[in-house]
This record gives sequence, structure tokens and C-alpha cells, in this order.
Amino acid sequence: MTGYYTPPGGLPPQTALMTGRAVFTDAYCVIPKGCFSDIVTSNLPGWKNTRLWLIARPMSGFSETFSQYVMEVGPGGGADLPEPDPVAEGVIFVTGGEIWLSLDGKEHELGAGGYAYIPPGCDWRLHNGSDHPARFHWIRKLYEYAPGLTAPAAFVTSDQEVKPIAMPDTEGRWATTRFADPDDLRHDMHVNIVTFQPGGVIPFEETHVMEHGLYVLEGKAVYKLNQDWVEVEAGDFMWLRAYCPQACYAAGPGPFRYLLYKDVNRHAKLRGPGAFGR
Ligand SMILES: NC(=O)N[C@H](N)C(=O)O
Repeated sequence: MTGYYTPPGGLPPQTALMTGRAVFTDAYCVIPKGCFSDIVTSNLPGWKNTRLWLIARPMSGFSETFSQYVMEVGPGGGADLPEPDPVAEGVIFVTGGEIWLSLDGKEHELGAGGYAYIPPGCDWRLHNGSDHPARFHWIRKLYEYAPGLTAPAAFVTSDQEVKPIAMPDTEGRWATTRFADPDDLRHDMHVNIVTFQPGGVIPFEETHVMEHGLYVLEGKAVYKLNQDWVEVEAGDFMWLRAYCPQACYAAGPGPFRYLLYKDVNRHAKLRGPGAFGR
């Protein structure tokens, strides 16, 4: 772990060359780090001294499940009512600085690598009491209640505390840090960190129902997205629609790591005549 990329802000200089790496297709999208300039930031109601890059949002109303924000909270900034939607759950992953997080009355301080799961309806607040900016990812999803299951409880952990689990037969070259218990079906989204050691690969085209957001925290790789091979590096974001084929080769001298969102553990939504009379 050598640190997590965070956008520096500002504008590229007038002498900058467009590199043409930004791509938006029906199956996937790549937002390279060069796109994180000051002019594409947003603000949010209720958030003080805060700006964000909103890098994923549901758009077609058909199959997209999540939104992802790269947040930058300045000194003294934050929110007492951060989440307006009572059914939204969230994950926070800190990439730089420190945040103060109150979850249902319990207070936590999170630094780089800090991770929090925030269930729907949680009473939470977030502030930056330091004199430098705090940066973190905020991933949001509408929680899908399932018969017999309640929503999970809030928890706080960190990249440093959770041991990555190697994928079978990879000699540890491909491993996943799983922050939520994969056997706990109350969770309908996982936000994990995937780590490849130099030369590590996904050796087949994964093609599955889960939608993905991948934010590259560290290193570089060549990623297969649908029919294209795309070079990616720390700071780049990829959005992959359900069933988008995916594979990769870790190409740099150090580990290649990304924060991975996926929707899990729920039925496919049926549509059309006969689906409970709808
Ligand atoms: N692109 C990925 O890293 N996919 C993961 N192996 C996953 O779906 O868990």
C-alpha cells in the first residue's frame, strides 16, 4: 500500500494535449483522472465547504443501481444531514486527510484507508475538523429489503485492518479485501478492494449480472472492457454495466488496486405480463 490517488483539482494547463482516453459506450464508461478538473465539480445541498466529482449515477432507470462521488471536504466543512434519502445505504472510503463520522450516536475518526458502511435510515453526520482537505469516496445505493432480512448494522473498519483473501490458484497475485461478510445476505452491495501484484491477471472474461464501479486507487493495468482493451492507471474510473465482459493484466512495477462496487444477493427484477399481475 503506497497511498491512494486523489484528484488534485485545478485545470490542465493551456499546453495540455487531449489524450482521448475518456470513453462512454452502452456497455461501459471510462473517466480518466485528467477529467477531474475544477470545472466539472458539483456541490450538494446541506454540505458546507464541500465539492465533489459525481462519477456514476443511475441514468436509464433500467439497470443502473448506484451513484459514486469523489468527495472533497475542506477544513470546517461537512454535513449534519448528509443523506436526504431514507432508503439509501452508503459506503465511505477515505483516500486522504481525516474525517469525523458520527453513526447513530457513535463517533469515529477515519484517516486514509478508513471504511464505513452506513445502512438506510442511519442517523449520521460527517465533518472535517482538521486544517487540510479530507477526500473520500461515497457510494450510494437504494437498499433492497428482502423477506425475513433486516438491513445490516453500521460498521467502521479500514484497508489496514482487513486481510485480503487470495483467489484460488493465483499464488496471491490476485486478492480481494472484503469489508462486508460475503455470507451475510443482508448486504445487497459489496464495496471491496481488488489487488493484483505485478503480472497478476483476471485470466478469463468475467461476464456477470453485477454492475460495477471501479476506481483505480494505485498502479496501472490493461483492462478488457467489452470488446476493447483499455490502459488505466491510478485515478481513473470505470463503470461497467451488467454483463459487460471484463478481464485485466496488471502492468506496472507495483500493485494495481481498485475500489470495486457490485450489487449482490438479490433477485433479478421481473417485468412484463404475469409478474404478480403487474
Ligand atoms: N472486475 C472485477 O474485479 N470483478 C471482480 N472479480 C468481481 O466481480 O468480483
